[in-house]
Amino acid sequence: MARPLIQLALDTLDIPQTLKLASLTAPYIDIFEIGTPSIKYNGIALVKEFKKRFPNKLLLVDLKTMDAGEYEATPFFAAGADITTVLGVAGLATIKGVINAANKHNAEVQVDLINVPDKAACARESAKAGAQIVGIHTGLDAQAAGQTPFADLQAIAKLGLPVRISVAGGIKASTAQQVVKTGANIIVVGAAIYGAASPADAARAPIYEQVVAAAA
Ligand SMILES: O=C([C@H](O)CO)[C@H](O)[C@H](O)COP(=O)(O)O
Repeated sequence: MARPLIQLALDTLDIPQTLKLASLTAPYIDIFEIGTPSIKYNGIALVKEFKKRFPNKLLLVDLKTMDAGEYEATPFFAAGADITTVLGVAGLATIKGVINAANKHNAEVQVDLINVPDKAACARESAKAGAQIVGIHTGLDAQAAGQTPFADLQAIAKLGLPVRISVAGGIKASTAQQVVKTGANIIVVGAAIYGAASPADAARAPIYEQVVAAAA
């Protein structure tokens, strides 16, 4: 099995702290994600800074686009984003707009299934429209209410769609192997790394090593 990619969700607002976290964890991370709170707070300059400092890493900008897909996503792809996210609940016109923007920049689109009522239908339509990734995502507020992404991951993985599957929502060391075995291609980890006493140790031993072991 090809090793799934590990994505670090950087949801902190402070730029020096965000860049420090990225540097500390870089050896164990494939995709840096500029999280939604951070991109709203810090803007496109941070995309340019990441591309300059980490030219060999993939960069996902978690725009969670809800409307004006092509118009909103275009400058972020132009600034160096390899992937941006669009909400599944935004509907197909917006999703297709972001796909158009990505295609013009040789980049990729992740459709985030957060709060989508019929996730299988949305995943199918997104794949058909040309999205490369669908995101199974239990957001921070839903996590606080006790929800997890595992059942949704299992249901979408079973569909066998021609898209990569990303999973996010409180993934940690004890669940990393489970999500890999269920079929996730991209494992997103935020708080379990950036909230750890040693983010580098948390990224390496519990996450990276678990993902490598599960994929072996
Ligand atoms: O996308 C996210 C959330 O909506 C806030 O932007 C998080 O980055 C994602 O849930 C991963 O973070 P953890 O759940 O803390 O692992």
